[in-house]
Amino acid sequence: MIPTPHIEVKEQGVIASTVLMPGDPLRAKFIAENYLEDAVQFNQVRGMYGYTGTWKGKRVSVMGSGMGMPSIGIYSYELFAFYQVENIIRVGSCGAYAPELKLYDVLLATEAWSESTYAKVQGGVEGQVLPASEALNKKLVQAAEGLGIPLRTGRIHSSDVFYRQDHEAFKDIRDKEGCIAVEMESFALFANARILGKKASCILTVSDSLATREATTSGERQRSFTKMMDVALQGAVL
Ligand SMILES: O=P(O)(O)O[C@H]1O[C@H](CO)[C@@H](O)[C@H]1O
Ligand SMILES: O=c1cc[nH]c(=O)[nH]1
Repeated sequence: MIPTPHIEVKEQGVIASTVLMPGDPLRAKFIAENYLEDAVQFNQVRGMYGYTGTWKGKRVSVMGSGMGMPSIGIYSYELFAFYQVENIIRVGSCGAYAPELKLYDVLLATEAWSESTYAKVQGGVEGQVLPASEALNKKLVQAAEGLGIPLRTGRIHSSDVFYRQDHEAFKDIRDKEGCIAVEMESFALFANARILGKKASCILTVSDSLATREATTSGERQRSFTKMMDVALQGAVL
């Protein structure tokens, strides 16, 4: 069933088997323009830019997911189910829950905890914790080691809410659920991967800290998370 409602590609093979997915479509454009060789844009429906190019001679795609689980739920489902994509590596920003995490630290999610009903509604998957792909994570760890980029690992919180009225609620999620940071997509991405027999991982850069209240700017979030991109691209071609 291609093209799909949200991706305008009409032929198989245009999208590579591994796709990097930032939430921000302009971060996808940045990666395509600054990292990939011979990048060709394949999607602009709803401004959700997608590109395929090469990295170290191997084909890789990069496409925005939008913000939140419903949005990445749609795009990752279409990529996995209809475009023969095998691996999605989310490259996102996150808010630190653990006080020892600093701005620009790079994290690899081992699993995502969420209050979301996405996995249950989508495919009857019970439980509040879903794992990242172990195989893909191994490659990302190997890539980070090869590049000398320190990688923190741990459970992350996939939240439906960016602006919680209770600013201190994160402490309970950190202390009771063991989440070191918060973002808004991985639980749905991992659910789709599990339901469809595909692989998904998530690398994050700390853009702000709920613990220390430090924050980066929107421009920095779009352009400066280069260590994460190096690790994801290198992991994608191992
Ligand atoms: O920087 P991205 O990948 O969008 O990730 C994080 O940033 C957005 C919130 O600002 C949410 O999508 C959250 O998951
Ligand atoms: O979801 C997110 C992403 C970055 N920072 C946050 O506080 N929340």
